Amino acid sequence: MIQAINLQKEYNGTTVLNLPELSIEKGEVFGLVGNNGAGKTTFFSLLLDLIRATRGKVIINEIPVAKSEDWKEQVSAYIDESFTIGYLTPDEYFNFIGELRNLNTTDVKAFLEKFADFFKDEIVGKKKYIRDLSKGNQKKVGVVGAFMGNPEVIILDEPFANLDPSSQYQLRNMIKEIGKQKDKTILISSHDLDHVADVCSRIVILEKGEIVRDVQKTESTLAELEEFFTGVKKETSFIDEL
Ligand SMILES: Nc1ncnc2c1ncn2[C@@H]1O[C@H](COP(=O)(O)OP(=O)(O)OP(=O)(O)O)[C@@H](O)[C@H]1O
Repeated sequence: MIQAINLQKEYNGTTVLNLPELSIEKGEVFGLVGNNGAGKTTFFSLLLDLIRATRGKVIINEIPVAKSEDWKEQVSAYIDESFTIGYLTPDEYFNFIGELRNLNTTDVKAFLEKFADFFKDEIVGKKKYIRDLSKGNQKKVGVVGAFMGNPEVIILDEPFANLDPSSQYQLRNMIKEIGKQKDKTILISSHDLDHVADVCSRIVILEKGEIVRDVQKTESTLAELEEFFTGVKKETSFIDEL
């Protein structure tokens, strides 16, 4: 379980995240949606101890993240801003992550073979540095790296951004597949309600650092969220009337 308790982050005296109490249970596929600057990356960065909270704390499986490193074995993440392993090729990167996750090179190879369609022959076995790949391919490397070694908690910041539609579709299916395992917890941030609605069991909307909606996914909650985001109430469509 992941808990944020009275978690606040300020920059220059301005509060950008304020979560009095948030718990994410094991088995949840948790979608975090919000406009630019809402605080999504800040929240994930606090969870991963990449930045320090102004107040409050994060606890992952009973371990306070700012006080111990033991939670790191259970958690894997892709965060755009901190994905700076530019001077490695994808193969070097995957082997590096494999070592951290106690996989040997044969395990890593077998794992990567499962992603052949997703990589479309553009990533594995190539001599290009990650920094020289297209944005979408960089994202694929980062996201697949986060899946390596069967972590219990997977945190993905904007995993769908920059991917082409077929890759988005494939990634949705991968997340759904992993999300079926009851011992996994997956956290995803996105601007795109469609992706989040497709893969997540719970959806939270963040606005100016505060939670303004927190719902389990059902047909009616999806309509409500769509209305919240677009400001448009879903009427019977022209097509429905034909
Ligand atoms: N290092 C920093 N210094 C000052 N302000 C910051 C810093 N990092 C983030 N912020 C501010 O915190 C707020 C939340 O930013 P954050 O990146 O978490 O939003 P986000 O929801 O991930 O946005 P986006 O969808 O645009 O990626 C924004 O107002 C941002 O300007």
